[in-house]
Amino acid sequence: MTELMPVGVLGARGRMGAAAVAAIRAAPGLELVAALGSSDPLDPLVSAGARVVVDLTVPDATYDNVVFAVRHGMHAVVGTTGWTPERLEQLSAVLVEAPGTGVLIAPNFALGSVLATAFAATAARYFESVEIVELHHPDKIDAPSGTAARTARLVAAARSAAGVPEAPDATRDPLDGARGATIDGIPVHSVRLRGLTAHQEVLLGSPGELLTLRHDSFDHASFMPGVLLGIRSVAEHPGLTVGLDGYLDLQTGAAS
Ligand SMILES: NC(=O)C1=CN([C@@H]2O[C@H](COP(=O)(O)OP(=O)(O)OC[C@H]3O[C@@H](n4cnc5c(N)ncnc54)[C@H](OP(=O)(O)O)[C@@H]3O)[C@@H](O)[C@H]2O)C=CC1
Ligand SMILES: O=C(O)C1=N[C@H](C(=O)O)C[C@H](O)C1
Repeated sequence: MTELMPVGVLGARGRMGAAAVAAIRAAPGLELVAALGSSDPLDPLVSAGARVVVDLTVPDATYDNVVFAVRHGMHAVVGTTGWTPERLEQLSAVLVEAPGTGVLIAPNFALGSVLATAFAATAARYFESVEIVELHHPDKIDAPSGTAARTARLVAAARSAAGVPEAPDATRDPLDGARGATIDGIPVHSVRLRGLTAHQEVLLGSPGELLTLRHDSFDHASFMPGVLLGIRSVAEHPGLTVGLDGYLDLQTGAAS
């Protein structure tokens, strides 16, 4: 008989956590052994023998949760936002002490979003201007979204590597916030609106043309195939992987 993969979920009563719990319960080969909330200690992950921990909590808690998992020999699949470059560096140092353990930090588990971000990074060098608009439900506590932050960083890195000059902007003395937040020089605008789930547009402009790369998640179901792929693949990817694209061959669409 094939052994089931024991999985624990943190943030199990949240929007993403509840969807992940249901998806794991329904997934062949996986067994949900712990489903914990904000007031629970983390020890049940260890006593239940979780091999993979899925973190879907809040930016303030996720680092400590992941370090707990890594120090107890568990792999981690993380959808929670708030991972700054400094935090990622700290986590990499922790992982050096745990060779063989894998952590996936996935700002977005939806395949369409992963592709849209990759397309944006490819297109970024060819346009004079790039701005990002992310739109979410109003219960989201962080802004800008983790997806927008990662998209901005990848777009900025691609433009810098290609020697693209700064985008033109003649604005003088804007009202605070009018031009959005700036991540690595890329303006990011956040909309919070009842009725929305998770949406992003990358606007790329050059004289006489506009390329819009838009992705919409209408339902948390959009994230579940990526969560399950992460759980099934994380043990084969020791160390830190940022972005689900690290587990995908985007040329052929195959999982690596
Ligand atoms: N990567 C992706 O594809 C996606 C990522 N996200 C991200 O996932 C995270 C969760 O989103 P969402 O489910 O909408 O949020 P919710 O607010 O619905 O859920 C968050 C959960 O985190 C738990 N929590 C709160 N504080 C703590 C704490 N200090 N320690 C441990 N757990 C805590 C809460 O548990 P309790 O209910 O027990 O108090 C709550 O259920 C966010 O960062 C969001 O941006 C969201 C969607 C997709
Ligand atoms: O909070 C959400 O809902 C989402 N959070 C992630 C993010 O901040 O990028 C992923 C997705 O946008 C939904």
